[in-house]
Amino acid sequence: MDRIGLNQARFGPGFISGTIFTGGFNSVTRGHVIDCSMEKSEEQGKSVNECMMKGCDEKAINPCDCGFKICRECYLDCLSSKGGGHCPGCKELILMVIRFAALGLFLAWRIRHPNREAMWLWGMSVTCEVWFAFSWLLDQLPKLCPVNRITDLSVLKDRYESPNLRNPKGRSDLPGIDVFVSTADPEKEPPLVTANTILSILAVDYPVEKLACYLSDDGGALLTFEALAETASFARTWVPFCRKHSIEPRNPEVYFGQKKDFLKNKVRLDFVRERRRVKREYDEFKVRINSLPESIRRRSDAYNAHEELRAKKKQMEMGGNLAEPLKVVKGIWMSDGSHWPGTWSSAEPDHSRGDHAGIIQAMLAPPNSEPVYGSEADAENLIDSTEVDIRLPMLVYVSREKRPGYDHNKKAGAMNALVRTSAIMSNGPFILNLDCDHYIHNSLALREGMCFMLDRGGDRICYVQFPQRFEGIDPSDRYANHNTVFFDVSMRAYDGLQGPMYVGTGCIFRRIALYGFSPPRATEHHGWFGSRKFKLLLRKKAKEPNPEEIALPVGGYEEDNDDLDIESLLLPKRFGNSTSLAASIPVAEYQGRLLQDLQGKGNQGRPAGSLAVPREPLDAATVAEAISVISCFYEDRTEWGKRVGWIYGSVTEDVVTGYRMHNRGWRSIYCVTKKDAFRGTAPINLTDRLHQVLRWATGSVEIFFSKNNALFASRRMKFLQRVAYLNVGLYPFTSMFLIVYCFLPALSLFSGQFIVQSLNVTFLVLLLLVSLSLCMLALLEIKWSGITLHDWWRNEQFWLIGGTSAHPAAVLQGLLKVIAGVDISFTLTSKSATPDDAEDEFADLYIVKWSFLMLPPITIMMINMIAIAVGSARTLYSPFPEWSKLLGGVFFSFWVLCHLYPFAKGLMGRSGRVPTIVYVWSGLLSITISLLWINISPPTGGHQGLRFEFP
Ligand SMILES: O=c1ccn([C@@H]2O[C@H](COP(=O)(O)OP(=O)(O)O[C@H]3O[C@H](CO)[C@@H](O)[C@H](O)[C@H]3O)[C@@H](O)[C@H]2O)c(=O)[nH]1
Ligand SMILES: [Mn+2]
Repeated sequence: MDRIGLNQARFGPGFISGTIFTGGFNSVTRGHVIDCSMEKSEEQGKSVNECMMKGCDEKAINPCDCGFKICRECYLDCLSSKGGGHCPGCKELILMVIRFAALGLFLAWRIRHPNREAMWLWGMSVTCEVWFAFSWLLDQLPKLCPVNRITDLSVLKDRYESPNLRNPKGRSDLPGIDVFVSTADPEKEPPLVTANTILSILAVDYPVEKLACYLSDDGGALLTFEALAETASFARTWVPFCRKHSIEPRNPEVYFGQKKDFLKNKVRLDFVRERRRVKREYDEFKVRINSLPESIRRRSDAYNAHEELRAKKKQMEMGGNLAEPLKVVKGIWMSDGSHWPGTWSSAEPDHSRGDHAGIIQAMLAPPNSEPVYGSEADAENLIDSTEVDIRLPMLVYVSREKRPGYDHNKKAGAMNALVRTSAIMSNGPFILNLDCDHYIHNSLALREGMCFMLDRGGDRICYVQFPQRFEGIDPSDRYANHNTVFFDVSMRAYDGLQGPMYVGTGCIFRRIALYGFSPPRATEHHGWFGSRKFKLLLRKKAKEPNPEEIALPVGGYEEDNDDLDIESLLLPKRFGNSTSLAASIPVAEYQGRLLQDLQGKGNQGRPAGSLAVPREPLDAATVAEAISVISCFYEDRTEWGKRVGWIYGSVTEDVVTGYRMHNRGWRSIYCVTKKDAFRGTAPINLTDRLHQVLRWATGSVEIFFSKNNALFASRRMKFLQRVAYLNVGLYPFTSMFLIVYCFLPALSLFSGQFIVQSLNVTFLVLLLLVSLSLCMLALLEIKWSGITLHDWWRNEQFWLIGGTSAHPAAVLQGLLKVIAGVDISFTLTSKSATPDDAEDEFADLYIVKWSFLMLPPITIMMINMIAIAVGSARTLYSPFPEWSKLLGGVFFSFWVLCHLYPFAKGLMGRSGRVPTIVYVWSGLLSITISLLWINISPPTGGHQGLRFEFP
């Protein structure tokens, strides 16, 4: 039980036997066990840490990446030829083979039996099928060993927050975490949403003095700035209230909007009274936020009028011509009567979106290290906080400098600016990144993440990614916004390899991983040349110990051997040696401490990199330095975004950033908690959703093309992890084949042909086999991931909708970028605040905005509908009707149409119900067109029939 509440429970064989994700030894729980997988290992009479091989009672060391518990000796035995050449924990692979065989047989049959009557149809369909099989293979391969993890927060508490010899007072010894929130536009990202996110962070359950929250405002907007100031002030009420009454979630908008009984489990008598007061205070806070735009406008108007008057007066005094128009800039004014340094609505030079100074304001100063208790309720204090620690974490507003002619690299640039600023202001060894609309839903989320980071071997984890979960999605989830197949199937599968992708939000990073360091012991390469088998071979040959094992300092971080100048990243060179940094300590000393920390020395047994340089009171000099590193000039001269921090040059900086870390040999962790750790919003109307998918798909294409992130240049990435990324990269290309395939049933109906010459038994049996195995596989995925059939079906549907609209557009965009260098614009995904209309929570769902992306799916839909009509008419009129061919065609057309159903619904917008006249018209049109078709190209059978009758 020496592990920090970590538990790697593989899906046990008890779920469904004889399938891809089960079978074999699966209960490789490492350490503290909670779920049923533990019982399984107990049943087998093995203790948790014993080797799982029969007759062996050695201590298990998990030498294989699959996590199977086996001792070193047995493992090496298994790897040798007499042991079968592979680890017994990885044996699901055999099952996979059966499935491939079925698919292979089917394809082989299809290829060997061309439809000679319609070679074109056969050729097209077989090409598509081969590609689908390939992409299916790429999709399945990484799913060999999905992982589910469980943490035990009590162990974390025991280890880091209980009194012991080294820590007699039991003060929290948890490492510092800097939380980064990004916002870019107060119009599209309502300040109230951001404010609620910030409140959920300030109230999170983590040692206050170890926490710092940074808001990056790429809009440089006074509105955001003032909203944050209001938030800081409301936090003085909200945070103690949350702490005192264990409020969940700690986002006031969500908390007060909950429909469930808020008295459940509440025992304190003052709760009801205090809740009422805080609710009232929150309502007032909301109104204040809502009134901010107007108050800023009025204030600015007043100041501007005043300025104008003064200028007029001056003009008169100087004896100027009064008729001459005066040039007075219309500025934006702060409440203290000074100009706002950020952007103005008049967009003057030095005050526009792409042209303004850097701004930093610590809205809440760093707290004391000792708890501070509040006082009884009075006029100022809404709640009695005598027993509550009322300190608040540091809160900082940051708007990085922007100047024309500099690429600001969107979100990635903003995040890197925060990495540098925070290094100077708080330097937390861990960083949590959240989008402005993703709040902390589970106040223990940070602790969950720390369980992994501080666990044994945790020093090789670059980030812990939590799933994206959403609120405000329509109940039927029409456009698969929940994306459960990705977040509950794929991501867990990747966790069984080298780790999940970074998806942009809800992710805790290790700071030094962002700095471009490689993980400790990184020289253990993956792949064949890094495999134990190969090393063993080498050792046998050389008859000497493996030099790698001796040379590697355990616990130290190796600087990436690219020509990376790590000092220039940590500190701007021009500060020289005299300036103080981070903690009013000399730079040399700071660097010394940091390096010691990185090498795992001098931090009292804690994992390397977990220690922050102690934070001292924030002074003006520190903030001034923090400002200098968010200058775009500074950005321009350093290597940020090329190899460290958030990577630039992609619309999905997140995937690329995670990719680079995996590439260096880091591992990432996927942490799905019972109670969602974070929650956010997603666009629920068709157009916005398609555009969001377009962005993701474009990112995928970029991954595939960009030579900077070349997929096969990876040095330390595992093979299957590479396959996983490759799969993401190839995904949009599959759409090309998908579009063709969606037209095939229509073409087949029009021409009266089918993809096979005749529906013979072999074909049907093989088809049945393939579809059955696909269904089984889908059901299995559903079973082990816990998603519903509905989720899965929605995902299928949206896969086709996105695959025929956004994905091909992304391929085009990607090609344009690669070939012609046309840059891709990053459009902010729109976020709706609380619904305006309480009656109609999902009003957004019915907004229809025309987009070119909709053209292909509409065409596919129309053509298939017409084709069904034409095909039916042709068969009906034919003297030798080929019913089986019609049935085949209609079935596949119908399959396509079913997938497009949500799309069709989305196009209809609000009305939802289609007027009957539409049916009448489409019926009429279809019949006319089919009749026309039959007249133009009469069915061959019909011709012959006619000739026979009238010779
Ligand atoms: O110039 C910019 C543009 C965006 N953002 C922020 O980036 C975040 C994500 O943007 P959004 O438009 O909401 O993107 P989504 O499509 O919702 O985002 C998903 O996909 C993106 C690209 O893969 C990731 O960056 C996001 O974190 C992830 O949630 C928001 O907080 C923005 O404020 C900036 O800070 N500066
Ligand atoms: Mn978003």
